[in-house]
Amino acid sequence: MTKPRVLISDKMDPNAAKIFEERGCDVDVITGETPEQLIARIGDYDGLAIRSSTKVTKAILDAAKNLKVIGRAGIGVDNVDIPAASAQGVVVMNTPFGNSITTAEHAIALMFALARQIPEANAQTQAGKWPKNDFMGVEVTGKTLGLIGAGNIGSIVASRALGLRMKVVAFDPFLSPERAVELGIEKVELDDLLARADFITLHTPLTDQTRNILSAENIAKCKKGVRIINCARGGLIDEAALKAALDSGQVAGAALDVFQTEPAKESPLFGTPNFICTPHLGASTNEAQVNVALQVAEQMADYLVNGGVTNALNMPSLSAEEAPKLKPYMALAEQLGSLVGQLTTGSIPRVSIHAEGAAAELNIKPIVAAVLAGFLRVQSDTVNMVNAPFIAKERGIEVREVKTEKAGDYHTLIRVSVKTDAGERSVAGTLFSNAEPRLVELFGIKVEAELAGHMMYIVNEDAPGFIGRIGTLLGEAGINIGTFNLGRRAAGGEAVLLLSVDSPVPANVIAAARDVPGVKRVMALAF
Ligand SMILES: NC(=O)c1ccc[n+]([C@@H]2O[C@H](COP(=O)([O-])OP(=O)(O)OC[C@H]3O[C@@H](n4cnc5c(N)ncnc54)[C@H](O)[C@@H]3O)[C@@H](O)[C@H]2O)c1
Ligand SMILES: O=C(O)[C@H](O)COP(=O)(O)O
Repeated sequence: MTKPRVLISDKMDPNAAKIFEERGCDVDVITGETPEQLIARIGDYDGLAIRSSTKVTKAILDAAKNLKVIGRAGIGVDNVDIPAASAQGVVVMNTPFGNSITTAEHAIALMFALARQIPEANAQTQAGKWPKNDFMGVEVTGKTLGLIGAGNIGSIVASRALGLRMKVVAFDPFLSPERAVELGIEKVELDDLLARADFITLHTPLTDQTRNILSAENIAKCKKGVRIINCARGGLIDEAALKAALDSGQVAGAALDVFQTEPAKESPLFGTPNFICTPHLGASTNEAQVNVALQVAEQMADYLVNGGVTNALNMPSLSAEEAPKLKPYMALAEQLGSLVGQLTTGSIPRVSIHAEGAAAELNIKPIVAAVLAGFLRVQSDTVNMVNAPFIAKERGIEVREVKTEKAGDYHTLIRVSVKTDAGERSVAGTLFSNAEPRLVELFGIKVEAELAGHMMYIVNEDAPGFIGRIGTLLGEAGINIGTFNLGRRAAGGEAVLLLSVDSPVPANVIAAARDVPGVKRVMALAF
């Protein structure tokens, strides 16, 4: 049997290559290539091991005719086109915990560097200036640290900050009150955090909800003299607004490990007093790099040699016999979970998954995991079908499974219900021709819709002329409608509209749709 071939295309600890060889793979380490060089080479490989430098675009995937798995030695997979990989049947794996401690330590290091202006004091001392009177710092003891994002890394930062006798407040809509108590931190709303924090540190993925979470407007709401640290993702802070706030003194100091555009070889922030930065070094310790290199090589080799799946972001863990039957259910379950996740906010204490009719005869565990992965992925890009049930448990989400063998209106049905502050909300879907997922009920309203690509969700009062107005609005914005699905409680009552569109709906179009008479709620959805 020919051995699987793996390409390591980013700088990685040598243990990765060693593990691949020990586990029966041939491995090449070729780093720093251009996209064109990678496109020319990738067709020869079954596995691609990367960090954040290699951008795995659709063009690279199109050329990757033999590729079966991409392994990210690290956490963020925003450099991989996951929908394109999934469409091609390429499994994408990451190592969600291997560099968390190291990154949390980097955030704490940057906090101290800011508090005592260590980089500038070092530079001036070594330049022979002995500037003893120019660097008055601040203590961190007794100060308030505002965490935006309290997941794996945020929680570790919190524990270290508490050890430093700081008070920690956290904004994370998906943090359960119980988990906050367990961490010894106070869960707060974003405005409260901005008003109270002496230091703010960011630890969320970059999503539509977190992009520019520190915007000009939000920076203006901060305590004057706040110090800001970002070791998560560039794009969470509006860099132009940060520059202006550093210049005005609204922000006393900022430390960035990550930038909107990387590599960041130039930036208006460079040279600004009280601004310090590192070149995306959050994960760069010997310990973290050994962890992620060993883990990624073990996971990828296991998949290539034995078919085992661990920490995959786009695939459930399944046995070879169950897989074909369960596959369409997994897709349906993930879509329903994602829909509920996108349409509900706040902490969710309970998610119930109900399998009815033919679905009740199947192994419900992978279906439940797929629902949870879809639901939680809205909050974090490190969630997959393997770790979703554990993350749900850690977040204090009770997961209920119910089976009803007798079929109702549909021969097979999956229903996902979540308990929210506003009560129980549920969506349901079936499989057409035993293979094609369809949403058939949305918060008590009967619909019939495919959940795919970019969509727009509108709740409105059922009234003549409404659909025409929405169609005109999208048409004038140059947005092409693919499918149009309607449902209503009763004539003249509450109605829902689910549109699939050929391109993402920009925020200004969403805002304009909210102003259409009769509209109660509008959201852009993505599947
Ligand atoms: N600088 C580096 O080298 C480096 C290293 C590792 C990870 N990272 C990045 O750090 C980030 C955090 O990683 P992690 O492992 O802690 O991820 P995680 O998934 O464990 O935690 C992310 C947290 O963000 C929260 N969140 C999601 N949406 C939010 C929102 N709108 N507002 C507030 N909170 C929200 C989630 O509920 C979750 O608790 C990721 O972006 C990751 O890519 C950077
Ligand atoms: O998401 C991650 O794991 C970090 O951003 C680390 O990225 P790196 O592997 O390129 O250092």
